[in-house]
Amino acid sequence: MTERDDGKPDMEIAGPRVHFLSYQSAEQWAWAGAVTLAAELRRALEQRPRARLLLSGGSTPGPVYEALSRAPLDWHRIDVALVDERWLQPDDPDSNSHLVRATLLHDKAAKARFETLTRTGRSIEEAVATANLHASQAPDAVVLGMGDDGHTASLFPGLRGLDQLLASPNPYVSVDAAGCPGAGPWPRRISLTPAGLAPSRMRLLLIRGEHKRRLFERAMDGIDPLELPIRLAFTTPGARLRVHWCP
Ligand SMILES: O=C(O)[C@H](O)[C@@H](O)[C@H](O)[C@H](O)COP(=O)(O)O
Repeated sequence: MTERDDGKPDMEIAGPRVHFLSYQSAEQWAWAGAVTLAAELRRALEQRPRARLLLSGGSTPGPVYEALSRAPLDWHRIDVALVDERWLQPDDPDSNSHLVRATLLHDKAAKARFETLTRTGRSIEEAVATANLHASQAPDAVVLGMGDDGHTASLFPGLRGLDQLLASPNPYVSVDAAGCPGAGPWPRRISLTPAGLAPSRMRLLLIRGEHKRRLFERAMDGIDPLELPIRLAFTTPGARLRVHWCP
């Protein structure tokens, strides 16, 4: 990471559940996201032997992960894991683990330990059980995304059994999102739940574009995560949600 600008937002609104920060350019947005995560990880490493970072996939967060890969941190003491994953092989170019490998796990961050959610020869039930074991260590930071339909992690509006998944005591669940357009061609997934998000010391939502800004504002006008699952990011008890937005 090199010093390019001060990473200051051009506008911010700090409420009790959400701290919304708006950046003018994609470059400032990426830089600010990386600085925020690096600061949280540094703080965690000062207090504990290892730090834990959970990451989302999708098309949005790559530039933040690229910037973070250059952060001077004790990466060999950092565990990187996923918020959610499509039921694909971990090296599939459409998997979230492929995105994390390609954008974060090089440069300084190459020394991090990476836990994929899928592994060749493992059933989805075994994969979820392993994820739930690893989740006994509370995350220091969770990076969330939001789809155009208001989903977060792999919890989609209209998902069959969504109410039970939202109430699950387990940090990870398997998901069958057949019939949910937001899941694209990957209906089988593993997802973090509110129970998995709650213990995180920090939550960061990365979004871009006018549509997502308006959608997030609409989400903040209500509290029902069945209608817009992104609401779980600020209705789940625990850390205040930090949102970084740019056009
Ligand atoms: O596997 C996934 O699909 C992601 O982890 C997902 O939860 C993502 O964060 C949102 O879909 C936003 O995706 P975009 O950034 O592409 O809109």
